[in-house]
Amino acid sequence: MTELLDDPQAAALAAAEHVAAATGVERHDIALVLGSGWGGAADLIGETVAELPSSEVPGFAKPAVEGHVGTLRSVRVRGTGTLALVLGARTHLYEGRGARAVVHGVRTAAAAGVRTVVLTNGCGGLREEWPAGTPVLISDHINLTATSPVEGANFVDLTDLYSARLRAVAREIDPSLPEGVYVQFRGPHYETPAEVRMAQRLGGDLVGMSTALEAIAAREAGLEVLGVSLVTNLAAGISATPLSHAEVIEAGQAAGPRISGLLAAVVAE
Ligand SMILES: Nc1nc2[nH]c(I)nc2c(=O)[nH]1
Repeated sequence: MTELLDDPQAAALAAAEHVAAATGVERHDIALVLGSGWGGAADLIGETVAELPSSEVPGFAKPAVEGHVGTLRSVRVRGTGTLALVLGARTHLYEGRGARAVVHGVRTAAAAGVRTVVLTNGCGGLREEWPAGTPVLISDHINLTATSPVEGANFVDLTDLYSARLRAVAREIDPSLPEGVYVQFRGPHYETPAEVRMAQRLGGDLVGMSTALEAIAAREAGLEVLGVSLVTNLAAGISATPLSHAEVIEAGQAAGPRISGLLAAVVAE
């Protein structure tokens, strides 16, 4: 059986056409990929024009967990005429559907006309001075997945992948924002303390299981990229007293207004 994603560009076009028809929005200006802890942002950035279950959109996965229906939202950004496509359904590499599925959302957004994508995630922190709840601008990434969404002899340049211009815009909004290097592991298991020490020695500041491959696909599509992580826990071995799950959840929720306000301001720029 031919899988829609056997032709990634055709799949992105089909998905974008479905989104345009279902939302009534012919062309979107910016895309937001919401990672864990960022869910409330879509409500804060403006008025939802339309919302559709991602499982209805060509190429998007059926909900991985029963009841966790991912959605795509078209949002008119408060104070501007900007139309944001908010992707609330992310496929992770550890789901085994391959890199094409992981970056389908970004490719759909590019086919829908966006010029900018904001990639957000929840991640592990490698610095004691960045406790759970700290938002961090991604300055660069280290891709430890041993894979790429780019196929064929397409030698995509990745210098300034995480736009210095957009990071400056974010820092105007919140000057206290730190910056860091994000290391993508395949997952779904967390790192061992030895792997965390390796990531530190490699120059990493954050560890996660998303974002890097999406950023590469966004650059391949010619989009400008801003990446923002929310430290949700200190990575294995960093803190002698690991946070309880309840503390991690609480810290992530406490950061909600700050990070959602940041996103709202960035997309309104
Ligand atoms: N790889 C990795 N991904 C994560 N996502 C979250 I939330 N916390 C972590 C973490 O500690 N390591």
